[in-house]
Amino acid sequence: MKVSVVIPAAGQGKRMEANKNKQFLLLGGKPILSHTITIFESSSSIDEIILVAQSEELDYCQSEIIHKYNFNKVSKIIAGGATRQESVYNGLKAVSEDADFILIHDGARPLLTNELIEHIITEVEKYQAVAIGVPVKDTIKIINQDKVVVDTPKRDNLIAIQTPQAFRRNLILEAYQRACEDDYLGTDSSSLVERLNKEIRVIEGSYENLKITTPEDLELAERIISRRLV
Ligand SMILES: Nc1ccn([C@@H]2O[C@H](COP(=O)(O)OP(=O)(O)OP(=O)(O)O)[C@@H](O)[C@H]2O)c(=O)n1
Ligand SMILES: C[C@](O)(CO)[C@H](O)COP(=O)(O)O
Repeated sequence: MKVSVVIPAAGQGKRMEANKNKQFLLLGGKPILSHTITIFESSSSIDEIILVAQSEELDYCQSEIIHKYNFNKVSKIIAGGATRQESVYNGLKAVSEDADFILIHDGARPLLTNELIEHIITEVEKYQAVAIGVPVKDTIKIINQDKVVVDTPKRDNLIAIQTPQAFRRNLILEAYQRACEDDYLGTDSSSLVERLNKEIRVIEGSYENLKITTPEDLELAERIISRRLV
């Protein structure tokens, strides 16, 4: 069984308001993206890593991330697109044809654990499409354009979805191709598979598996990393 991972890292990190792509900011003294890749590089269940980066950052990624940290499983660095969805699709098209399963994981989530990788791979072998998520802690409201509440969904049914998300190779390629044909833009990969009327299994993620989006996330990630290092 062959498992590949696509890591989209071609965003701009606007919400981080840093003077560079947030994935190159340091966390525990190393670039955020290097932490993310290390998790998959060290996993005996992952055969191939496809990294997706902005076209003008391909060389930087090659020298300052892949070469510097000696990542051997990164087989390709592919140019991303204007949206996360486009970037992921570019990465998916570069995955080896003999891959059975593909994981998709945000470059901006450097705190994933090996246990979660093992768990999601075991589940995707059984169920074709799996996402990880955590129960939401706040009450979620749906508002209209005037910022007036129109509904309060029952919290028991709400999950905050994270990455990685894992899929059988042909299924996820079909989902991205169909979304592209239909001009559908989703905020995660599993929503594209839902459109094919396929079930997505959700397994328990971790509140520590943060997506580093704003400066407070980076501060929290620093605390988690330093605790893990002791
Ligand atoms: N065109 C894009 C946009 C996002 N991503 C990646 O998708 C992941 C999740 O996106 P997000 O955290 O929103 O990153 P950014 O788009 O960079 O953030 P922002 O919206 O603040 O600019 C990140 O690893 C990001 O690099 C990508 O590969 N290509
Ligand atoms: C895929 C994702 O991380 C799941 O929570 C999230 O939807 C990405 O959203 P973003 O706006 O691209 O950060």
